[in-house]
Amino acid sequence: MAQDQYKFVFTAKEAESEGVTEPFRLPNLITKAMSLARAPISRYKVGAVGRAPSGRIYLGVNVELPGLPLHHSIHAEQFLVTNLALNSEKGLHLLAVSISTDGNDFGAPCGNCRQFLMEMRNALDIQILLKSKHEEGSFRSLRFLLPDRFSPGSPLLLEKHDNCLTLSGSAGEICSSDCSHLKCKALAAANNSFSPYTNSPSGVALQDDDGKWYRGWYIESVASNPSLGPVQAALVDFVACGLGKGFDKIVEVVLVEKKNARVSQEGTAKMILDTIAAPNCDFKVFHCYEDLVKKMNYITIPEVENGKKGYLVRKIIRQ
Ligand SMILES: O=c1ccn([C@H]2C[C@H](O)[C@@H](CO)O2)c(=O)[nH]1
Ligand SMILES: [Zn+2]
Repeated sequence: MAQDQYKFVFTAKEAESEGVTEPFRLPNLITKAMSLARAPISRYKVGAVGRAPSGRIYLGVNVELPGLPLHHSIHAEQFLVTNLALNSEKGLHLLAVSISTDGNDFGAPCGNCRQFLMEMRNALDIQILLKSKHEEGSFRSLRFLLPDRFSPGSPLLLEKHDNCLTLSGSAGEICSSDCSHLKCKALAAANNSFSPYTNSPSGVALQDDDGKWYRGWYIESVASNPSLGPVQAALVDFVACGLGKGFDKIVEVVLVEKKNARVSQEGTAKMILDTIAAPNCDFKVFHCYEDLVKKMNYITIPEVENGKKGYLVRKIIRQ
């Protein structure tokens, strides 16, 4: 099928049929990944292939935004981690990142990406493939590749949580759970946002010219700059599920964030969309607030898994 060419998530079985039968075979998906990269500025396409604890294989690609400064780009590894988050994965075991244009060499992620990976539970145990042409290569842990690092706190990225946000004012009137409002999709995204350092969660929902929607949420890094904005996160969904569509097919966008947030995305989001989306793209911002009553329905339980401390957020069921 034509849409198989745009596949960013593979079940273990599907990956096997692509030749990814064991860790050293992750490179078998690299040319597929690299072909999906969008690098109109550097022309340097990067692919990343990763295996999650579920056994599924995820792809990541670099995405550069034409006309915008380089720091707005999405690195292939950031794309892959966001892809994990959008698919409710819990972590990452293995990673292979291309470092040559022929897809024969694999290396360590850049410093920013190594630090970004740190936000996940068990990040130090992620095994990263180092390999050049004609050799099998070897795996090195992130612990080895990032010896002196900033350590994140808790909760960690990919741990289930709910920011308990509700839309402010009349926008917050209750909708059915299967409503088609873009603002409700952006709110749901904001509720998944990972913003433990500034408590400024945000989410974005985009719609294309066929009425198909995509969403993503702001992901922070303890080291600040490796953080990924909510527009970029929604663009990951757009690239992963949009069957190769161009950003100029984005016709409607909603951002949800807190009013007077310590970190506001509005100005940056508008600037990015003014530059890359359809010329008449409709951009709306809805504010939200932390619903303390909703929050009281959750408790955070310290949890130990594989000897590592973490937190589990559970909903309290009241009779
Ligand atoms: O770890 C890295 C380093 C760079 N890039 C991308 C960013 C930019 O688009 C291009 C050139 O730096 O490569 C990645 O995807 N991952
Ligand atoms: Zn990087």
